[in-house]
Amino acid sequence: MKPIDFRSDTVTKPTAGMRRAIAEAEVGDDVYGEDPTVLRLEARVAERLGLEAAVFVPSGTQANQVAIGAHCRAGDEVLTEAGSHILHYEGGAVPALWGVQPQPLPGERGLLTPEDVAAAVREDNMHNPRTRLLSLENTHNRGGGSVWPVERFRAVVDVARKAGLAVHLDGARLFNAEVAAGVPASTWARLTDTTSVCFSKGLGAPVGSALAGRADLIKEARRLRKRLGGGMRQAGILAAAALYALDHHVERLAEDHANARRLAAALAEVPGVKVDTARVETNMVFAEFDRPALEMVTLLGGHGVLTNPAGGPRSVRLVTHLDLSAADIDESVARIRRALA
Ligand SMILES: Cc1ncc(COP(=O)(O)O)c(CN[C@H](C(=O)O)[C@H](C)O)c1O
Repeated sequence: MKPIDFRSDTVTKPTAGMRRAIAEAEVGDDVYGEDPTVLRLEARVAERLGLEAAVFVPSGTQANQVAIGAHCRAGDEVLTEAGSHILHYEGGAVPALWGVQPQPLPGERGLLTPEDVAAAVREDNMHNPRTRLLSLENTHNRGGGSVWPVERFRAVVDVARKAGLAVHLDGARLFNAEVAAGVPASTWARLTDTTSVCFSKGLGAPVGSALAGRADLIKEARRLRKRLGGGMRQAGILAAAALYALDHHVERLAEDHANARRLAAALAEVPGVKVDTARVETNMVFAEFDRPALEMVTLLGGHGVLTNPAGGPRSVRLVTHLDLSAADIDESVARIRRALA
């Protein structure tokens, strides 16, 4: 039985069209700034996000980390929502790489309030770490793929600016937010100092992310990328896939969102499964079971449905993506019914 893979939208494989773009890519040595396809992608991302410059990086983790390294010095503090990716899934990189203290803030589905941000900013006193950066995430992974309402995002950024903080946006799934909210990704990005985007998730590229932002910050981020061994050579073969994804795979994210709603509605009818269908905003479904999450992941895996724990004790995450069809959704629900029978 061919497994149906909901573990993440990172599992997608390049389409035939994307493979042709990869094969035909014009390349050069990107460390020397001579790869024309990488240069084209970086210019395209900066323009698409309404920011001055961009740098192509191997992963979303590296995009976040070189941003934090560019913004902060050792002893600084970065404010971030308590379920953020930079806290839970980047190998402790924030303190390990930069000597920066992450300060988790309480959020609701990953979203913060201006009041909570204002209350977390430290006074300038030598006993205190220096609060330097606010790091946001849109869509928010542990928040269930939630989308930041633009006005709330603006209000939170305004408070950070008034407190003299820099603002980074982890936009790994920013194009999902764009399609779900019906506003351009630049609506959020242009309010920030740096914004990352991933091509290797819902957009279906095999590798790669980009960090966009103020030119001075991107220059520093490029240096830090090199320090981390992220300087790439003929990376145009990867950048070509990312450009193809920007041209052909953004609008279709609406299909992934529709498939997530289809999955949530069907799962809500399965005895023993609880799903808050109203909270499915993009390509993620969080299903609650009456057994521990890891036990459920194993059980469902044995029935050909691959998932991941979502963070809560009984919560399992199912992510829809380019390589899953509506028929796969229906078949997966039938398999889950059998697994729970
Ligand atoms: C919001 C956000 N920011 C950054 C990243 C890191 O991207 P990569 O380093 O995996 O390219 C991810 C990947 N998320 C992955 C997933 O969701 O399956 C895992 C958890 O790392 C992410 O969800």
